[in-house]
Amino acid sequence: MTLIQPVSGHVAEIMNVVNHQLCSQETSPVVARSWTRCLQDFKLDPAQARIPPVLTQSELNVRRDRMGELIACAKLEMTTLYQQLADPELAVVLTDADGVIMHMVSSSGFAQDVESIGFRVGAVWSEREAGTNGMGTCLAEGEPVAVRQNEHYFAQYTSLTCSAAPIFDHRGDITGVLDVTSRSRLLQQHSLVLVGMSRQMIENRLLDERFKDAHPIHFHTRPELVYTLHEGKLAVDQHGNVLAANRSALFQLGFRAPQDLLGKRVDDLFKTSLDEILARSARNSFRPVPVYRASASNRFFMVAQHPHAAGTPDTTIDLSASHQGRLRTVGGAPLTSAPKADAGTRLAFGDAHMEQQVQLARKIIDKQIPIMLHGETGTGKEVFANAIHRMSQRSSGAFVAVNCASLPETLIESELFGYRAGAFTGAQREGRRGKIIQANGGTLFLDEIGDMPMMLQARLLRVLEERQVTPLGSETVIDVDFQLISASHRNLAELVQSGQFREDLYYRLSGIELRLPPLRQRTDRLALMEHIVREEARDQLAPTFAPDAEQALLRYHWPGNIRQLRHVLRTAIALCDGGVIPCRHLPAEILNRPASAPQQLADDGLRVPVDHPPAAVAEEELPPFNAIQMNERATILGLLDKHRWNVSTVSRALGVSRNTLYRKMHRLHIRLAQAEQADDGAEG
Ligand SMILES: Nc1ncnc2c1ncn2[C@@H]1O[C@H](COP(=O)(O)OP(=O)(O)OP(=O)(O)O)[C@@H](O)[C@H]1O
Repeated sequence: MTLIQPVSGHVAEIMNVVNHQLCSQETSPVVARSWTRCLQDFKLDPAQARIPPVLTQSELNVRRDRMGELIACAKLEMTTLYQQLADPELAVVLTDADGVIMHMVSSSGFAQDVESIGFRVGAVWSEREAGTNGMGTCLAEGEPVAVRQNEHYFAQYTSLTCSAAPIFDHRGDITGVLDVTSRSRLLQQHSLVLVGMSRQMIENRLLDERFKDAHPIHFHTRPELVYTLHEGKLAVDQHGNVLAANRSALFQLGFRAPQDLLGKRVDDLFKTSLDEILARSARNSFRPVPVYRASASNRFFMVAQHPHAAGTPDTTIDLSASHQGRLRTVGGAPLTSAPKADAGTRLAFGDAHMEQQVQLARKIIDKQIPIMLHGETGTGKEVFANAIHRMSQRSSGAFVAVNCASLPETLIESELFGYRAGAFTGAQREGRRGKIIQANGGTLFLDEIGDMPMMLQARLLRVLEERQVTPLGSETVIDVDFQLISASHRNLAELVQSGQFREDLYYRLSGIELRLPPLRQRTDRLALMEHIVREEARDQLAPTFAPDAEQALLRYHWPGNIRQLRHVLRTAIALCDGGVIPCRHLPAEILNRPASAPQQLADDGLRVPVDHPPAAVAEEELPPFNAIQMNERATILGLLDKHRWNVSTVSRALGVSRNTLYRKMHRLHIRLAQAEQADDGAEG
């Protein structure tokens, strides 16, 4: 029997483990296998300091071109991950399948620090070149790994801790590695979980990108998990053959490898066909519908959509009423429109001006052009912005809306730009990331931009020009990439004239200006009303209008626009017992109006004159008021409008004190500030 003398020190420990299988309790099997490969297969001398080779710029460019799709899909996730980890002493890294670092997100301090040990873009971090390390060992093992300090093979890396996960393509081949390398030993468990989630996002994005011409199918056994990171995802051709699947899909359907699932037909897998799921999904406004597994009784919740690729005639979203949501026949197969936008989002119903705005929006989507929406309150600016987002290529990113008017000046800054990373923990930290960073990869909607304080206008301009944001109190610069849509019901050109709005920002924001007409000027009012009645009636049979009620609704001038219309209709539907909405369920003001307000369009057909005091209602969606409250609200709004927002006159008309009226308005979410302005003006 040979007596093995254990020796101490990092090199000795490796020798003990590899040559004598003397593993200490702390040495994981993954690390032991890696050390064995390094010593025995790659003949690396652990005592010999070694810096990984770095590719030349042209070699790197060739690889970057090859990996363009993966890098594009990964970049946003990497920035988000970096934000979540909130530690300046770490780097988020993407390598290719050979362990070459392709992209890295870190503070400049940390990047400089680790460059001296060969940790930089272009360096080869395979096990063969760099010994045991997160990226290389992850590639060798084909699984997520954590490599803590002393587990590194070479002593010069033992100050680092890595958490790495392989990124698989739809064939199940490793296409790269996502890694977090830090100085903190403690971070690794937390970061390994986050790395795993981020790589799943990247894999899903990659699948979407590669199969954008295919029908995406989203499913899960739990309906609330459809459209989340955990959903199963299939890409299916027009005949219903599976072209690709994510890992969750494989797992949920009980397949081990992609090859076992690819080529199978939807109707082999489920008790339904692709066409049937498409039609049911569209009917259900693209909310998940139940579907059963063909061979078993497992139930899934599923949504199937038409391909996301823009520009193909049978896949583009038509947000005008003439096509939306109806069945069309293209090449003999029945197809539904509106694959990405919620079928409930219909912006135009035949009004020429509104149709024109929708067409313009469609033309410039995904062209990196900032969009400025004009329109009175309640004309649907946010709904419009959201629809643009959902039909854009950024639809898988977030739609982040910020109302600059409803935030105190001091809060806008932190709300938009966020606080220094690391200053907060857990959910709080998430909440302070700043809306701009949250919108990364998606759309930022800045409502009431005219109310943005001057000081912040300068900061916003810088973000838009540099496409970078620096959270408050931080020196870390974060790349951001989002579609900007802003909106205002104030005349920005006038604000520029009076020096309240920066001219350069104004031009920066208004790549294209779209004007949403007030409801009273829309020629498609009836179709819009019927649409809202259908939406409000939900699953019940939608009532129709009695002829005199319809006339009254069409005559009214709607100072609160579509928002006011929706509330009036919601109340009327709640009050009506049968299938018809009679006049008596409409607010008095609507019935009393003798004729519609004057209408005027400027020569270009785009300008929308405001012929009434602005903003009749609060900006946020109203709480669920009961029918009596809604009626009370509509009555007060009507009177306010009739008396040009003179609160004193309205309080006299109602026989209550001004204070009582103010309290009621507050309770019913009728915005005080605007009422007061108008009131003060009227009373001198
Ligand atoms: N196309 C539409 N179809 C159905 N309802 C709509 C549509 N557009 C707007 N609405 C209704 O009107 C409400 C107000 O819309 P939105 O908030 O987009 O208006 P806005 O112009 O942004 O208002 P504000 O200027 O006050 O912020 C929505 O919550 C929705 O109920």
